[in-house]
Amino acid sequence: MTQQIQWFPGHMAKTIREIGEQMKLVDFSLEIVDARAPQTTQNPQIMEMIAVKPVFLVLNKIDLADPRQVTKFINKNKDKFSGILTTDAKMGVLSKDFLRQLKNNSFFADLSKNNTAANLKALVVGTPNVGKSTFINHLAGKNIARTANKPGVTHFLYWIRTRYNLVFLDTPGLLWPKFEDQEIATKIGILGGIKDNLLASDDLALWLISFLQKNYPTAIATRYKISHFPLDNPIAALMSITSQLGLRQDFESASQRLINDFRSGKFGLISLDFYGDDYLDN
Ligand SMILES: Nc1nc2c(ncn2[C@@H]2O[C@H](COP(=O)(O)OP(=O)(O)OP(=O)(O)O)[C@@H](O)[C@H]2O)c(=O)[nH]1
Repeated sequence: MTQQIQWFPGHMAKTIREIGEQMKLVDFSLEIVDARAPQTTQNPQIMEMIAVKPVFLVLNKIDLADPRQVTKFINKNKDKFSGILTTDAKMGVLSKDFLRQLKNNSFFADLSKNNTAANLKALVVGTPNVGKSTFINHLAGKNIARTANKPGVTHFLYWIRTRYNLVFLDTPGLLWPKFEDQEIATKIGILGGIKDNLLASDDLALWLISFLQKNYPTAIATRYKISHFPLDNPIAALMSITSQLGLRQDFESASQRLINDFRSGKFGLISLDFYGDDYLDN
């Protein structure tokens, strides 16, 4: 890995301060993460601040994640949160299923026993591009929050009333001031959580090739119909892909294509936080 990745623009620092001020107003928090990397896309800095109220972890983009890795993650982490929920915010299946998962949780059962006021306020946080706005729009039943296929679109905090007696405080996607571990930055970059112009796409592509070859060994060969694929040499693999795509020596375009194919699920259901491929949950 040659390039050091950092992205912490001023609006993120400001958002962290504002979240601290708003915590007294909310009943609970939803931290939205990308189900393909639910550990990596948790913000280590924000947890301390929001843990003063119940925190639900929402694994969004479940339609793109490897179900076995999702199950393993949930089993390993279920005691760390008030609840772990899964959603596919892009499809219309979200609302009812999400509310069922939420209402089944003991936090909400206790609230209804105590006849707590109908409107509950929730802070919605997450790293950029995990689908916060798409998620909120679904529950609101209209396109209020701005969505885009690129990170850093929402810049302000604002309240949004949904159809279900839930009021959400939407927040800009948040990263943290320094990535101590560049592998975390690389995964977030591949998932679309960092502006593409700050990333070296060939670095990301080489990491992705190594990762896929190790953990999903048939994914690349199947997608690009390459029969003799260099298994243990990512640079040779990138050259094969470039040539197979008819891109001559244009490794940059081939890298971008590979990353976009991953982002849109063209390699199948793949998780970047990988806990082994055995069937046992350990
Ligand atoms: N496949 C899939 N795509 C999703 C899902 N949820 C959101 N997306 C897509 O992910 C992209 C980012 O969604 P946004 O809702 O804008 O993400 P955000 O977290 O609000 O982004 P920021 O404003 O950068 O913080 C968009 O292209 C959405 O269509 C999902 O559950 N599945």
